[in-house]
Amino acid sequence: MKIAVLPGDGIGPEVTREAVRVIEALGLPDIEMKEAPVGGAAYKAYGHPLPPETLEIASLSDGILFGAVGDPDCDSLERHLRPEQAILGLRKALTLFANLRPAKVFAGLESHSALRPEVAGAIDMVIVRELNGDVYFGEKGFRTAANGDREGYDVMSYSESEVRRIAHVAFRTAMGRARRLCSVDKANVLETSQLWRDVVIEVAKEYPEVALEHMYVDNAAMQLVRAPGKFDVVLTGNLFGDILSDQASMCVGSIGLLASASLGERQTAHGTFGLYEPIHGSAPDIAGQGLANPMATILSAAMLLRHSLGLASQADRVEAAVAKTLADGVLGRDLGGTAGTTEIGDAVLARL
Ligand SMILES: NC(=O)c1ccc[n+]([C@@H]2O[C@H](COP(=O)([O-])OP(=O)(O)OC[C@H]3O[C@@H](n4cnc5c(N)ncnc54)[C@H](O)[C@@H]3O)[C@@H](O)[C@H]2O)c1
Ligand SMILES: CC(C)[C@H](C(=O)O)[C@@H](O)C(=O)O
Ligand SMILES: [Mg+2]
Repeated sequence: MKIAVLPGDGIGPEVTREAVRVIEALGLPDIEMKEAPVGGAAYKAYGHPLPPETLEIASLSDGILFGAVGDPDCDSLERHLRPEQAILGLRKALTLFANLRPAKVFAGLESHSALRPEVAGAIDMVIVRELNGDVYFGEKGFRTAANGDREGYDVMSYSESEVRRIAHVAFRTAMGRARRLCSVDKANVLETSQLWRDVVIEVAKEYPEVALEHMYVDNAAMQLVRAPGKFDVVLTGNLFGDILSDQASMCVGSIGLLASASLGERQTAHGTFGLYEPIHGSAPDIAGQGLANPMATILSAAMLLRHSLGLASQADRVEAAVAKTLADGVLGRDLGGTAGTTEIGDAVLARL
């Protein structure tokens, strides 16, 4: 079983190292991990954020463990050379259109949420974010208006097949949970969202046991803080999902806790091919200081074991060790504690 390890930039390598140590400590036979450069690190070494060799290693693997990309040194490069294009390019090239971002409060961490403990304690949701379309991948550019004004533009669109395939993922996810699905859009203003809503309603007919509701994204942002416990599965587009998942992370307690799986339809001998990464970025403000919380990446590795390698009991083992570590009060600075990146990794290893 092959895992491609793409650490990336900033805290990416620091948090990925801990997740790799956890996978190694499981002592599984037949696991082969291969590291490849990506992001600003790859640009600086090879002139491209996603070198062809890296894409090949990624596509020949059963699952990809991804750290984070993003480097302030690269922020003025042409867009196609920026580090972020590596993750966007991987998602698109490998047709990883379904991004699952679970958000659940860990026992004992209720009081570490940005919300009141009794509000936070009820959080147990999965955000299903579409990853291959929306304003992210539409035509974009700069132009000059008739009056000489500079304009920037990014075209937002979704096709019905794109909405249909992500809607099926969300309904199936809901079927495996509490059977409640909230589709988040901005259909009161955007035609892209109207089509989104129409198609979700069509797909819903195939899942009569799932209770479907629709919510405008501005209201969803508010409800996520007011009563996050009411959400089970949240289905949304690429841009809204990006924003709402960062918000959900602080409802749970820290962005350093939220993992993700990006899946497509390709099956390998072991499971569904996918890419696994924390939802956070390269955090240049704390990079290189041993302060990053590696839990989100360790939990992403657990998702890789479950979805791509068919090793559900090993995934459970890692998740239980993370939960025990947090319950024992081993917390990074992001959660008001003092534990560093390696110390948190050591604590998880000790509880496997
Ligand atoms: N998938 C990705 O690779 C990804 C995701 C988001 C942002 N980015 C990139 O990362 C760079 C920085 O972006 P940003 O600052 O907006 O977002 P960020 O997620 O990197 O950081 C936001 C804040 O959260 C903190 N933080 C993030 N992860 C943490 C962790 N594991 N432990 C403790 N604290 C953590 C950071 O210190 C920072 O204060 C940008 O270049 C951005 O494009 C990449
Ligand atoms: C780095 C960026 C392209 C990325 C996104 O917007 O999808 C990130 O914010 C994420 O959440 O994975
Ligand atoms: Mg994001």
